[in-house]
Amino acid sequence: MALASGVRFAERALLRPWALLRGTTLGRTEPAAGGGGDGARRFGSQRVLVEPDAASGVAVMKLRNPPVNALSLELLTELVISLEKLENDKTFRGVILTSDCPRVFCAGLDLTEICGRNPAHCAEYWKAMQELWLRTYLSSLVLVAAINGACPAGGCIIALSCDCRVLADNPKYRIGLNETLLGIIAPFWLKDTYVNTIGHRASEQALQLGSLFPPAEALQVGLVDQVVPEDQVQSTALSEMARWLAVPDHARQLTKNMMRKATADRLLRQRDADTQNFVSFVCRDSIQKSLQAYLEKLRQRKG
Ligand SMILES: CCCCC/C=C\C/C=C\CC/C=C/CC(=O)SCCNC(=O)CCNC(=O)[C@H](O)C(C)(C)COP(=O)(O)OP(=O)(O)OC[C@H]1O[C@@H](n2cnc3c(N)ncnc32)[C@H](O)[C@@H]1OP(=O)(O)O
Repeated sequence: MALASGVRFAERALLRPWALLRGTTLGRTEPAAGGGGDGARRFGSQRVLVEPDAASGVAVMKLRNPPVNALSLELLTELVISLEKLENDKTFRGVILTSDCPRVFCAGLDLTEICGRNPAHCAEYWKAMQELWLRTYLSSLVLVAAINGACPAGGCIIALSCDCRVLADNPKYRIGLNETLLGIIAPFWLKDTYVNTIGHRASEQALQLGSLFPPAEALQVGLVDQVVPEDQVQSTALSEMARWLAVPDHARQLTKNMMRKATADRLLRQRDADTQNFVSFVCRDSIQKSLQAYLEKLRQRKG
């Protein structure tokens, strides 16, 4: 079996997500609009819509957790399960990840999951976030992010965990890690993912400043691979997918593993400590106050 043993090892080491599943409707299958045969049937869950195309081996996975695709515990869990389902189905070689919510790809962590919550809940939530990152970062599938909206913080991390990023050319669709502006700190594995993508100096600046890059700057710094008019995001993502799928799977997968394993292993080795750090950090009174104030500001800011 050519698939990297490291990938299998990492996959075995990951949490089983089923225990996290609460109140979801995974596994539902329904005909896609206008679709007929098996290849056109879609499945998914309440917050993740999967449109599989068996003929091409590519599925489009849409986040639909309105209004802003905040990464609630349920959304994280459903994303992990949907990805696992596609990985286990050998029909599929690639996934295009995009948003079903207008103007927002993903608003990052759902701040209501860590504001005013007890430490046990924050720990459960953070483990689910780690799980999604590990799954996407090490996925054997080709993942292309079709970024059709704003993409801050955790949204940016999901995009950076993909193999390729196509961003819609709209100045409102900014991408980056803005944690410092909320008074919080990106954990080391978010930082590592950033550094692996745009290099050390650019990360050092962008992380400290909490920079959110508009499309042209995101392209220039290397956060995204293409910037295209909004109505061409999906078609460009499909073209990119074809380019990546032209490479034999085993060679591409082994190379991906070679490039990413050390970064993922760093978290796998200290997952519990990372969770404890997160919980003790976000449960501090001062951090809770900052998060509360930020959420309040978001709620008051309209338009
Ligand atoms: C020393 C020890 C170190 C230890 C370190 C250990 C661990 C590290 C600790 C912490 C790391 C944490 C990592 C965090 C990563 C993150 O993802 S933090 C989240 C950051 N996200 C943001 O800042 C995005 C905020 N949102 C926006 O900027 C905008 O909403 C938008 C995405 C650009 C969309 O704008 P739009 O105008 O369309 O929508 P609104 O702003 O009107 O929002 C609508 C609605 O949604 C609510 N909302 C928005 N974002 C979030 C969110 N992230 N979570 C929850 N809710 C959100 C907003 O409040 C509105 O609500 P309503 O008024 O009730 O309708």
